[in-house]
Amino acid sequence: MERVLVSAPGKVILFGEHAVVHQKHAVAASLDLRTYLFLEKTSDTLCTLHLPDVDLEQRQWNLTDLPWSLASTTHGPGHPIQDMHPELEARLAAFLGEVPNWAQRQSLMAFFFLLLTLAPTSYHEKPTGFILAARSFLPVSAGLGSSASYSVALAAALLILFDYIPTDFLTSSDAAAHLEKINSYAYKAEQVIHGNPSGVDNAVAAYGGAKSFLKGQGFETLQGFQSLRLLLTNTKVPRSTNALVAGVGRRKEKYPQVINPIMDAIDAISLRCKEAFLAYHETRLDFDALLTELQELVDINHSLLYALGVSHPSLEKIRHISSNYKLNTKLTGAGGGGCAVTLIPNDADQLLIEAAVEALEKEGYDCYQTSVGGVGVAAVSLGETDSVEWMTKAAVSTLASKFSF
Ligand SMILES: Nc1ncnc2c1ncn2[C@@H]1O[C@H](COP(=O)(O)OP(=O)(O)OP(=O)(O)O)[C@@H](O)[C@H]1O
Ligand SMILES: C[C@@](O)(CCO)CC(=O)[O-]
Repeated sequence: MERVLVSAPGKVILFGEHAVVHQKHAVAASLDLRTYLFLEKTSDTLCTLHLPDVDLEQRQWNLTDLPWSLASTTHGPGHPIQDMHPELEARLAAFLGEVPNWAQRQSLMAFFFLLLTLAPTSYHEKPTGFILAARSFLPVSAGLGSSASYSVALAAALLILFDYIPTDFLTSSDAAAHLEKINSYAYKAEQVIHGNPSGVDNAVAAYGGAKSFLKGQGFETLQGFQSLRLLLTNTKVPRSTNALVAGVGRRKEKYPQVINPIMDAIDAISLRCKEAFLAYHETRLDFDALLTELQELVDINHSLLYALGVSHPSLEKIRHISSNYKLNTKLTGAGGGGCAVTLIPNDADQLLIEAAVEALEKEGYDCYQTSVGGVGVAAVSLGETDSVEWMTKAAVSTLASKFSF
């Protein structure tokens, strides 16, 4: 591997966000908005990073200055993955030097943590350089799993760099094992960015498709989800997944008798959704009846999330506007701002949808009509002549055509 391009999707959670952190089911699917990551080996000892989505246009570090003495002593897949610990965090912060914002700090911490965790001992003694650039078509920190798609792409790129998996891991006979490795390292990077993730976001970014997910037990594929039409609306209100998850945890600790039944109700919503898709798949339920159930569950789930304290006036406004067009909407992801998801009936009048979008955009929100359930992480080798320009999304789109999806 000399030059590789990796891509991983974002996700939309239809049901179960927050409750999924507390061992309840969630239902989620991959989005057609993706993160692209480019990695090229160099012959020096420098690591050059371009992370324009977090305002890092270009920065270099000398890899020989990394705190290798604190790197994992057991390397690579098959060994326990080290956890970030306070001494490692402090030494990494000193290595990074001044970092202008929290988002950038978390992106860099996650990256160098994975590098220290995965690099073999021979690399500690003689690190060779590389250029790494990431660019996403997902809005960052908006509930669509940008951190998971970045973490999954990072984990895959580093596993390829150190020859733990081949670039064409998806078509190899060990594809399932390779995906499991990517997913488990991505989860560790998510922990660095996010504190206490459930793992649903990285599972969807790694495996793609539509899933029901239970922390610790993994996921099941849901058939039929692809046929859903969704509208995503970004409030553009900034928020932190980490802080919102911690806030729900505090509420649960303070009022367990109140919050636990809410978590159970959200669990029942996800299970009911799973059952409805199964019934649809087995032709026991027609599409209209499936959609009616999902619309009702969307409303109930949002109200329960409101009770958990993770809505925001902008999300309530989106719900109000969409209800004027007889559309059902809930927050998606961590809430507190970020994105809302609206179900669009297949037979909806297109003029009505356009009017709803216009009304939402008039309030300053961004709308995306999107498709769900596409492929998860993938990688391709690039030739010497493929030019890589990371500052414009148009240039990244051209490069993205290297993938067959
Ligand atoms: N393209 C990217 N390049 C570099 N870092 C990124 C990129 N996308 C996301 N990140 C990192 O992930 C963080 C966003 O994670 P956060 O969990 O808050 O949002 P999200 O994943 O978009 O939302 P949610 O978890 O609710 O789905 C950013 O602050 C940054 O550290
Ligand atoms: C809020 C949350 O449930 C979803 C964030 O996309 C957190 C998680 O599952 O890690």
